[in-house]
Amino acid sequence: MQGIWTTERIRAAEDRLLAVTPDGELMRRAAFGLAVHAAEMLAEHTGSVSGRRVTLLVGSGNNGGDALWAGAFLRRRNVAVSAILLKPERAHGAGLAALKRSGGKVVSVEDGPQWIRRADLVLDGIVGISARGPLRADAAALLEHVSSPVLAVDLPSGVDPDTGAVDGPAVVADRTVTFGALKPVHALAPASCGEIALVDIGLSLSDPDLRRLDTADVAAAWPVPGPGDDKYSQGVVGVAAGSATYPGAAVLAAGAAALATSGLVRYAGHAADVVRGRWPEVVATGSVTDAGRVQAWVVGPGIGTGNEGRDVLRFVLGRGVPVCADADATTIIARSPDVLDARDPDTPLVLTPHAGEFERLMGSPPGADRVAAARSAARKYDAVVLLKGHCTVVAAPDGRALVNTPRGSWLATAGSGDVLSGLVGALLAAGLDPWLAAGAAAHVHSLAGSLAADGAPTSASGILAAVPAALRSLLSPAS
Ligand SMILES: NC(=O)C1=CN([C@@H]2O[C@H](COP(=O)(O)OP(=O)(O)OC[C@H]3O[C@@H](n4cnc5c(N)ncnc54)[C@H](O)[C@@H]3O)[C@@H](O)[C@H]2O)[C@@H](O)CC1
Ligand SMILES: [K+]
Repeated sequence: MQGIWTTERIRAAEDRLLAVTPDGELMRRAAFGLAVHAAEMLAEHTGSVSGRRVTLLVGSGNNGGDALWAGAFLRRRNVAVSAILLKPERAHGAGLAALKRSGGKVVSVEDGPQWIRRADLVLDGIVGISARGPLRADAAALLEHVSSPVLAVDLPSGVDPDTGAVDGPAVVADRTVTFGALKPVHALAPASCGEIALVDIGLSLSDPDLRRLDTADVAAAWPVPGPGDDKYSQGVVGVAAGSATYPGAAVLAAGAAALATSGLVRYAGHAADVVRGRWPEVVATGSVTDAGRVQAWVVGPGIGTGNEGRDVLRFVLGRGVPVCADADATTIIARSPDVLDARDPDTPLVLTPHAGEFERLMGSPPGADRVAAARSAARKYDAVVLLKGHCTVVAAPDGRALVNTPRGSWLATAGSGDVLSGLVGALLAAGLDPWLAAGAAAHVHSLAGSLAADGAPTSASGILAAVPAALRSLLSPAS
């Protein structure tokens, strides 16, 4: 699992390290790594390093210092470096002196545009982890002249370091080189960061504030049958979804559950005939009351928000098995919280709201800090909350939180959430910890989405059809 730390924790770790490190050493380590990446980008985009032009956008803090020192290192490789100082009187003293010594040029903000337009690469050293709010007007105006690739120092300036929120002018980088550890911005604002590289400066951090599952974590968690397994030992999942008029949600959720693991899938609802026709392996009945025993329920997609939907939700919440409540089920819970009285104590619950459903559940939209929002909903409902959005956030009532960073935005298509809930249900039935189940399902869902899309729009059926390929790439990467 990749660890992610808030800027407050990073700053504390930096202070501990600074106290035992010679003056300026950490910044030089950071800047050297930065210069290596800058040279790599120059070579990639222009075919050479020597003789190329790099322009530095330099703010008033240490982030600007990193950029200035990196400029001095790039001079050693015969790169023409120009630095635009946004606040000349507050520019990092040692960094500026090093750049000047190395033969780098300092240019005024007024002359900046022509140097930016001429650059083969622009380094964004405007603000780093102490940034607050969007870019100010002077920096925003300069960015309009950028046409070359951009390398962000530590993080793209203008993007909130702790939430990834963008609410005004901000840098969009091709690559972000960060130091010591990942910060929330790197997981929550992938479109602003571009490719992310981590340079080790010797920070020592444990107990991350936020996590990101990597491929190996998901592969290790995913249930793989052994010789002694049968369809029951793999976990039986019940799917209560869809209606006679809208059978699609049932077909997608039951299908995802069937493809996720080799356990058995039971379906209960008015779309039984359609589900059986599409997925003959699913045991389908008309009602949850005669569905038989399951180890987890997925409930909600397409069940409606009326009395019948409420009864279905109440029934499954009282079975003493984990429940993934999605779509209409979240709306029912928001409107009639008393349905949760039917929940057996200690029954794990996973809620999977999108922003609108979140607002119904919590009375206000998720806001800029989506991790904090998911955590507070998780506490309120004593449930794992999977908050959908470009980046999916999964929070547990005990405070654990993870982010799934997508590859592209192809998952935002009708029915995509039904596929996700089926995957979550299958993993709950297999006995995974609900937080991990939700995170692993989100990971495979976005992987299937990018495989299905492959650079063009796809559909929920396409995402569903790509689930086996996604799992194959995780579980048997060599084949
Ligand atoms: N402390 C350390 O040991 C290290 C720090 N490093 C660098 O230092 C950075 C943090 O440096 P600082 O704490 O000096 O602060 P920053 O460089 O993040 O910038 C803070 C400065 O920018 C101004 N500012 C804040 N928001 C702004 C906005 N929206 N527009 C314009 N100006 C704004 C503030 O007035 C302040 O002067 C890190 O991101 C990293 O790049 C690295 O060199 C690694 C070592
Ligand atoms: K920056």
